[in-house]
Amino acid sequence: MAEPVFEIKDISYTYKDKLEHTPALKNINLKIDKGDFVALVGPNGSGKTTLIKLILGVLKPQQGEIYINGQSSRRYKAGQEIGYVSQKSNSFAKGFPASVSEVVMSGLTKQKGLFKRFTKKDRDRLDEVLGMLDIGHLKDKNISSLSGGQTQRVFIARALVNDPSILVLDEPTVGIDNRHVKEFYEVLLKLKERSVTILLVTHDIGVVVDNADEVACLNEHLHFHGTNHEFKNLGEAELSKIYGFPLQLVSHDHDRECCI
Ligand SMILES: Nc1ncnc2c1ncn2[C@@H]1O[C@H](COP(=O)(O)OP(=O)(O)OP(=O)(O)O)[C@@H](O)[C@H]1O
Repeated sequence: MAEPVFEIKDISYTYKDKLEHTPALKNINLKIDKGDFVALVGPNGSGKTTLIKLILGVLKPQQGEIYINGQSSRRYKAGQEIGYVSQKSNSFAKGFPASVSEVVMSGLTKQKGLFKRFTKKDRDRLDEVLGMLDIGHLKDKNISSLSGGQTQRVFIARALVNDPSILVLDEPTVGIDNRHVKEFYEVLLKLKERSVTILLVTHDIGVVVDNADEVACLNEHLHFHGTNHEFKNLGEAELSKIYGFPLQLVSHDHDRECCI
């Protein structure tokens, strides 16, 4: 039987300051089960990051509830079970005085506490995730000396190091070259085989269709949630309505890819 990991119930959120109110999400309902690989897509400013922040407890729902493994996000402490890669990992790393190993191992502190020594098992796990992301050769380099794509892979390794059962990824492959993007999706598919639940925010619709099981399309409202096959079969008119501007579908290798 399906085990719900995320239950998003009637969530609305508006950013409010003295001068203006910016509605970001309206009446969102979405359920993600254990082991699902769900891609969250939508145009810029459509509320994807806001939804991720609500799920992670960074923002509190103004209306509705989010349950994570049955517990309200208002009280949920993410702990080690959620690995998270933010959109801004790259900018955080600029000038940060730490080695690649130190940054990746910092992903273990939630599990071990700040002052515990790392064990051989931890160091073996470090080598394993560095290998998975093809950055073993960068282990002792300073994070600030890496390229944008290399830095992003370091933060993905950090999210994976404590073997999370849930992965939340906000545009993790921005700045990564095609070969490493392909390898990254291979890593995700291996994690999915181990029943890791994956929620991925991306603009890369072609890659999503090939890799995710389900696609959720957001533009303030949840306009669509279905399998990747159902998503592929959406017509141009429907996709253009979701995105708010014309989308053209182009054929590639007998399959359809979405090109904006
Ligand atoms: N801190 C904030 N204060 C005020 N408005 C905000 C804030 N963060 C986001 N917004 C607004 O909320 C809406 C949704 O933004 P959000 O970042 O969730 O979109 P997104 O789908 O993740 O966009 P992108 O694809 O560009 O990353 C936008 O209109 C944005 O301008």
